[in-house]
Amino acid sequence: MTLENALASVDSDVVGDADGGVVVKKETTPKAFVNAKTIDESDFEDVVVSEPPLNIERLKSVGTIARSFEIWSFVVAFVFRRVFIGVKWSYKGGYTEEKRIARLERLASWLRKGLLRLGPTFIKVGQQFSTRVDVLSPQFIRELEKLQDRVPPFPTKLAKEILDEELGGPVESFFDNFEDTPLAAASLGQVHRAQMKATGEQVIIKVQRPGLKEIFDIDLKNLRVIAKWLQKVDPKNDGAKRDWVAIFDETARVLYDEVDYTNEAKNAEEFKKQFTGDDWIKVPRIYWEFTKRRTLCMEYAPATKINDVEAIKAMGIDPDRMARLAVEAYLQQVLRFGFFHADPHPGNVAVDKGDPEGKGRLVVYDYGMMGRIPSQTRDGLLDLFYATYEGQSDSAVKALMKMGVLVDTGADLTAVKRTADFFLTQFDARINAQKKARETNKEEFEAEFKAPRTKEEKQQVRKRILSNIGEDLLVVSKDQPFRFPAEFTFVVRAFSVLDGIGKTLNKKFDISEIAAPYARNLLIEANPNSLPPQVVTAQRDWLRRADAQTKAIVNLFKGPDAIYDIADTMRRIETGKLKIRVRALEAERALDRMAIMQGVTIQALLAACATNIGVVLYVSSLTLYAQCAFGAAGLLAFKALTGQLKVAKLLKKENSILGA
Ligand SMILES: Nc1ncnc2c1ncn2[C@@H]1O[C@H](COP(=O)(O)OP(=O)(O)OP(=O)(O)O)[C@@H](O)[C@H]1O
Repeated sequence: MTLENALASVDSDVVGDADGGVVVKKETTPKAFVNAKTIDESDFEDVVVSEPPLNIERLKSVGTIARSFEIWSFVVAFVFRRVFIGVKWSYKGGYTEEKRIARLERLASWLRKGLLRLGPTFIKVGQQFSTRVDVLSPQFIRELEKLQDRVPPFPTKLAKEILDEELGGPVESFFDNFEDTPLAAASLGQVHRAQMKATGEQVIIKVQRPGLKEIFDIDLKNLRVIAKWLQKVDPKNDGAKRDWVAIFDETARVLYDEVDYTNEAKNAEEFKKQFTGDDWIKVPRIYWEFTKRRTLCMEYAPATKINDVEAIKAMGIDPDRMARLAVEAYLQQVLRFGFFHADPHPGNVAVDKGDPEGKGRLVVYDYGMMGRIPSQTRDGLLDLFYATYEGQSDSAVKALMKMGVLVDTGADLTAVKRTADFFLTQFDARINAQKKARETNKEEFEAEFKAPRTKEEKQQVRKRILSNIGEDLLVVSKDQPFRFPAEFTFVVRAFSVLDGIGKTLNKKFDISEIAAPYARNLLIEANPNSLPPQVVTAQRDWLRRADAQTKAIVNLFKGPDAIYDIADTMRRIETGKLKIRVRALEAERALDRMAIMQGVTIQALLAACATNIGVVLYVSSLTLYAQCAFGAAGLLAFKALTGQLKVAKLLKKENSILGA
């Protein structure tokens, strides 16, 4: 396969199966799988699928080198296309922002199709990256979120062979009625239904695709090299924001965890334990005697997918209640236990009537990908919820530090606090507007703070933000005190998925309405000495209503304290214990630009010298040395040019922010 062929095949909608056996069909959203039925061809009608997904047989036939070539040619093509997006002259009829976004969207869709074609490792990596809002732009996130890995099953004969090997005997000696047609098939494995011989209980058996670990080994070796390379070349990599090697390590860890089903079984049991006594959530039981590295045996728990509103209503279950339960279950996982399902998409959350009252309960599947939040981070998250609720920017900043989101890099925290203050005020105003809109049924309040949709609305919002805190944003973006812990990416994604599920079940569903009181209750539970929120709220409302007279009285009592504070500050200045640092932001930025320009000047000078030397060597017939000198001159000139562009970019950014 030539490089051109390799690249061309990745880009097309329909690809022949000449050497890879890849068939890509027209894409739309896959149909929801309902547990009661088994999968058939029609389930894949509209889905982009890679058929057969890469298995060890195919890998053996393609060979490790060819596989590495396949991966690298895809990566090079991607990088090339990505770089071209920023090249303005490459746009037919002139560059516009719309055209750039459209090109970005096309590239994102191309990337998703390519990942599907490259098989399980890349599908899973893509799925993980779909949560990395800190790394990828929204266009890529949206495309990668669509990475459903509903792919055709592999032959049941192979599944049975794997089971025989893992269980140490033929399947028939352990199970009756082993169903040849799987209930579901995904990129890592497929699910069969059977009956346990010993007890007659119905179970599901998940069998891993053959050769998965071997494929991971080869693919991840390549991905590690790619990560190291990205670490060097990514211009935005500042060692904290995009640590590609750390991202790779985390991705590889999750993948290897998933490839051992005993981990999934352990996760399921831990998850079940944290909901002990709750009859509104069901976690299927694990049968350890049939659970090994490549097989997982679980109690069969049929249920209806949570996004199938009609079926849920037909069962006599209130869909709104189920949406609330789903959010509540998630909040408990994140805020109380710190151990949560990292992939709560509608395929993994279902509903049945197995609860004592028959009002409906949640059934959760697939414990392959779980997240953990350390208790310190969890406390910080609770504090943040509370600070947001109370509109206190100081506490919000402290909470962010506790969570490890705000790192002490010696950065100017005043700018961070002012930024937090601005957003909290906006948030408060928005919540109030929404509340009024709900109470009065008037759209006008909502219109005032509704999420911007059109380009003009977005520009207006941008202008409002920049005119208020433009300078602070510049400081924050320069100091870069924020870090986005990997575990949060899953939490953010999960909440957005849950919000989507909720809105499918009830159009007026509002996740924040459920989350706020719940988080408050958890806070009191975690910190029993804190005041009950009703008291705090009443106190706050009282203060807000307090008239001038009351305030004057309060100030009278506060007065002596304030005078003491001023005197203390004066004393510390006099004794030299207090230093005042003044930041001249304009000057700081100018210095930054000058530092770059100095580099540019030196590089340009060296480039000129190298060119001179090259010319002298050339006329002296020392061609090889001359070529080296010209090469060095070219390189230096290129560096000088990029430095110059960087300065221009910096200036443009400042002007766009400060001029707003
Ligand atoms: N205990 C169970 N009882 C009934 N059906 C189940 C059970 N476990 C899984 N299923 C069905 O099989 C489907 C796939 O299961 P699961 O998500 O665990 O597989 P997977 O291979 O890990 O998928 P993915 O790669 O998408 O995570 C579920 O959506 C559900 O319909």
